[in-house]
Amino acid sequence: MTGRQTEAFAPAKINLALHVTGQRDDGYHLLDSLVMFADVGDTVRLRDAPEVSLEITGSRAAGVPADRRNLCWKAAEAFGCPVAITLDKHLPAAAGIGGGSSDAAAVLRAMEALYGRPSPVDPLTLGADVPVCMVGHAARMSGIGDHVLPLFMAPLHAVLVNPGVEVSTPSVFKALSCKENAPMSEMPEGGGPAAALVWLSAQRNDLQAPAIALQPVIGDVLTALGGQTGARLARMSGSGATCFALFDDLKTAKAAATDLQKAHPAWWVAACTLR
Ligand SMILES: C[C@](O)(CO)[C@H](O)COP(=O)(O)OP(=O)(O)OC[C@H]1O[C@@H](n2ccc(N)nc2=O)[C@H](O)[C@@H]1O
Ligand SMILES: Nc1ncnc2c1ncn2[C@@H]1O[C@H](COP(=O)(O)OP(=O)(O)OP(=O)(O)O)[C@@H](O)[C@H]1O
Repeated sequence: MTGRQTEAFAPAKINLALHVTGQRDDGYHLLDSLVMFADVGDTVRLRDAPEVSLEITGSRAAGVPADRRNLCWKAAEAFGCPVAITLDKHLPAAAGIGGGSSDAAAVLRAMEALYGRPSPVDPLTLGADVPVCMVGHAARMSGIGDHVLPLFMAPLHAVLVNPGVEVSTPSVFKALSCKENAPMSEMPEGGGPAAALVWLSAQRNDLQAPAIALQPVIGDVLTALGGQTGARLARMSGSGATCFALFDDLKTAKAAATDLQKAHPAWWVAACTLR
């Protein structure tokens, strides 16, 4: 053991729009999604060790598997070097914000830094959200998650809310009645946040209705978010249950987050900036 160590941030992944455009023969769905990343997330710390190990700390550690089932562990094994991992978990799990996927991408990035060589891992083998999480900033994701086009986008301010119900991604895809929907419309070039908001309002998350059918509390979250002063758009991320609302500035987002947390002490609420 040489004692080398490093850490990486694993930001929450937010699907600002998520269109399901088809289904492959193997059951995987074709997607067209605008993804951005928040400045709230988990942190992974890695150090050289004789074998892979994982310790989970943090406010959301409870219930997250600390063994081979964890995507951090899978990422380290796939990279092929033994490391001791500490995952400082702050994002709710099974929440549509890519917790495990972003953690896995952070482990791969940290291992690249630790060993000074590019990751040999095809991120898609760890999950459909891992390729976009390797980019870690605004991107358009298509295919089943394997095509990722990095974008330059102005930062957006948001409040994230999770009502504390876990949602299984396969069950939401299964509950989706129409699998062939229109892709996103052409994105504006330039125009900043104002143009992005107008465009986003005309897009959708096709998984939102089936997720609400499975967990009606998601509808309550969207109503609460949409009713906040200054909320420009409220929508669900990924397969849920986390929803977001967009605001013109961080101050207004923070005020909304304070209000929501007071009204719903059991909900996970975070004001953030998306990039
Ligand atoms: C819903 C999204 O979060 C949107 O970003 C992702 O598409 C899901 O990404 P993920 O959780 O990393 O997904 P995976 O762990 O690869 O797959 C979980 C399950 O979701 C379904 N799945 C996932 C991705 C995809 N393009 N089509 C699917 O049908 C499949 O049933 C799969 O067995
Ligand atoms: N590092 C991890 N953090 C959280 N959950 C993990 C992790 N590794 C494996 N898991 C398992 O994966 C399941 C899904 O959790 P995750 O937070 O990745 O949510 P998700 O909703 O599938 O994310 P996505 O937005 O990619 O669909 C959890 O229930 C948990 O058992």
